[in-house]
Amino acid sequence: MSATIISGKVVSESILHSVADRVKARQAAGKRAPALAVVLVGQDPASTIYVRNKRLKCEATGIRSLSYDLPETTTQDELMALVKQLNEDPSVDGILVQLPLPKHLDANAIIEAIHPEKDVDGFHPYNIGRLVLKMPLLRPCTPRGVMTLLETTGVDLKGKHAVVIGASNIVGRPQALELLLARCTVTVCHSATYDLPGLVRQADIVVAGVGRPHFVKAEWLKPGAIVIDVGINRLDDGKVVGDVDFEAAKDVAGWITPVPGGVGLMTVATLLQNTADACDRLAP
Ligand SMILES: Nc1nc(=O)c2c([nH]1)NC[C@@H]1CN(c3ccc(C(=O)N[C@@H](CCC(=O)O)C(=O)O)cc3)C=[N+]21
Ligand SMILES: [Mg+2]
Repeated sequence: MSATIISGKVVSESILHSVADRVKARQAAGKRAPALAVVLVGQDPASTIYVRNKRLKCEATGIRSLSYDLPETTTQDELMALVKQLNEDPSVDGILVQLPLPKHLDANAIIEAIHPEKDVDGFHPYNIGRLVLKMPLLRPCTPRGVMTLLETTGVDLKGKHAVVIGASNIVGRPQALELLLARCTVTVCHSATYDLPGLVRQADIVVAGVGRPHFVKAEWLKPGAIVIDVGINRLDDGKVVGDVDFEAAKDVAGWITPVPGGVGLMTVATLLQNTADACDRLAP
């Protein structure tokens, strides 16, 4: 048996189309287009590529993108001043500060300074708290994108055992909250977990976000499981692979996402969806 491949390309393009339609509908009603400020500090090569993708997808959907490319030497006060200026600018709906920030900057303080209604990454403690309390406002892009992918399988998530591997602030933790909101039974695993293979074997849904190539083995999977790979690992030969041993896992799983072409594309599409949502609230 071979798994159904869940295409992040197909699903993300349909999300981008619906965002573009929402932008057109706003404009047809005489309203302004949504605007997203994308802030990049320094020139980390991966961040530069991701930020360029975000700006290109803005253009493709009619969202106005405002680019702030700051030098590596930017101080905390300078970055805080920019965030404050964007918070107060009524023509800006979303603020994204690309992570990781250079080491001398305090990312948590920057995230907390972003107006929660403009926090299109969904990283602000206010937005995480809303998700905890079952009243989500802006939801973290990667976990929200994963839920959109899960919906496309047509599988009823209620009561399913979801095992999340990784407990980071941007993937594992909010992913567990999203799955709980969808009425899954959720197990969160991390580097101190005993018997990870034994836990993964019980999973109807596996979401892997650990950042280690081929970490999740085919032998760990329950036949027919839905396998979502959030990992993006660049190998020495330049090849990009996920956290799951895809080639072997695809013969055991019921559904599986590829890397590239899976969750990463959903992260960007969901960011624009969040920006359109923020705009509808801030400038109805
Ligand atoms: N404030 C902030 N928000 C983020 O959402 C954020 C961030 N910082 N820092 C870095 C991570 C990573 N991230 C990705 C975005 C797109 C792809 C993507 O487009 N991936 C493609 C290409 C993969 C490749 O070839 O590198 C794919 O999976 O097919 C991946 C990863 C957003 N992040
Ligand atoms: Mg991907």
